Amino acid sequence: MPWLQLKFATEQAQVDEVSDYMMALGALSITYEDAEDNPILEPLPGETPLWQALIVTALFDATVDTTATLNEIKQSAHSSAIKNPTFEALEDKDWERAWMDSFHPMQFGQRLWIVPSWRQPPEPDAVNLLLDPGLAFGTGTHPTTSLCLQWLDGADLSDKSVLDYGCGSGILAIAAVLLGAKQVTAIDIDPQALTATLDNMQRNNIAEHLIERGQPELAEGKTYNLVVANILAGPLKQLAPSIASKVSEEGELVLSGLLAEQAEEISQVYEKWFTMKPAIIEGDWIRLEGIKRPDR
Ligand SMILES: C[S@@+](CC[C@H](N)C(=O)[O-])C[C@H]1O[C@@H](n2cnc3c(N)ncnc32)[C@H](O)[C@@H]1O
Repeated sequence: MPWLQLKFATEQAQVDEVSDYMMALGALSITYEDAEDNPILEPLPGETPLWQALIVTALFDATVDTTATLNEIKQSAHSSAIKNPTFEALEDKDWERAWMDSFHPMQFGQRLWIVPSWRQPPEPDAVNLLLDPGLAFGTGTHPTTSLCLQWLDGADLSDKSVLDYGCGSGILAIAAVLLGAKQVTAIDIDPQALTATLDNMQRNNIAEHLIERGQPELAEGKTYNLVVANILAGPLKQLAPSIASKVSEEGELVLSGLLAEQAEEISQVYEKWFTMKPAIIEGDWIRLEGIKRPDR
C-alpha cells in the first residue's frame, strides 16, 4: 500500500506555522527542500531550514481523504502560506530510504540516546536505544516524541508499570524498559506500528514478556503507574475517560502531541481525574503532566 505525500511551496517565515498545521492534519512526518536549489547544507532533523523559498513534503498514510484535506487547507487561515498543494503516491521503499539518510543519533536528557540502527552509538556507555522506525511514527526528531523521551529520561521508572498509548515505532515503550521500568504495555490501532515495535524490541534485545503489544483492547480493565500518550489533541480529548481509567491511584500521566494553544482545553478535560501541572513547551508543541487523584 503506497503512502501519500502532500507537496507544496512556502516561504521561510511561514515554515513553522505550516509544519505545525500539517501535523495537526495528521501528517506523520515533514521534510523540506530548497525551492531554488541553493548549495546550502540540508537541515538536520528538528532544525529549521534557512532557505527562503521551500518545497515542503508532508507524509500521510494512504487512508487520508485527499479531497477533504485539500478543501480544509483551502478554507483554513494557512491557505495563503500553502501554495499549490498536491497529493502524490509514494512507495514504501522510497520513504524508508529517505529516512535512513536524514536520521542521526540524538541525545534526550542525561542518559538516553536514540541511535539509528545502521549507525554507531556516539557514547557506547549511555542508554542507547537502537531504532529503525520502519513504517511507523516515532524517531525522536519530532518535538512531540522528544518531549516524552526527556520526561522518561528524568523519571525514576524502577518497579513501575507503563502503558504507551499509541506506541508507533515503540520508541517510548522501549525507552521506558531501558530506563528501568518493570513492565510495559504498548498499544496502537496501526498493525504496522505493532510490527515496528517488535522489530525494535529485538534490535534492543528486549525479551517479549517485558513489553506486551497489541490493539487498545489489550489494556482494557488494567491500570498502570504511568500512562504516556503521544497522540493528537482530538483523540486525547475523545479518549480521556479511557486513558484516565488506566492510570492507577497517584499514578502519573504524560500527554503529548499537543500544540501550545490546545494546552488549556486538554488540561481542563483531564483535571476531572488528575492534578495537572503547567505545560512544558518545545517550539510550538507542549507536554502535559498530571498525578491521578484518589477516588472519593
Ligand atoms: C504521534 S504517533 C506517536 C508514536 C510514538 N509513541 C512517539 O511518541 O513517537 C501516534 C500513534 O498513535 C496511534 N494512534 C492514533 N489513534 C490511536 C488510538 N485511538 N488508539 C491507539 N493508538 C492510536 C497512531 O497509529 C500512531 O502510531
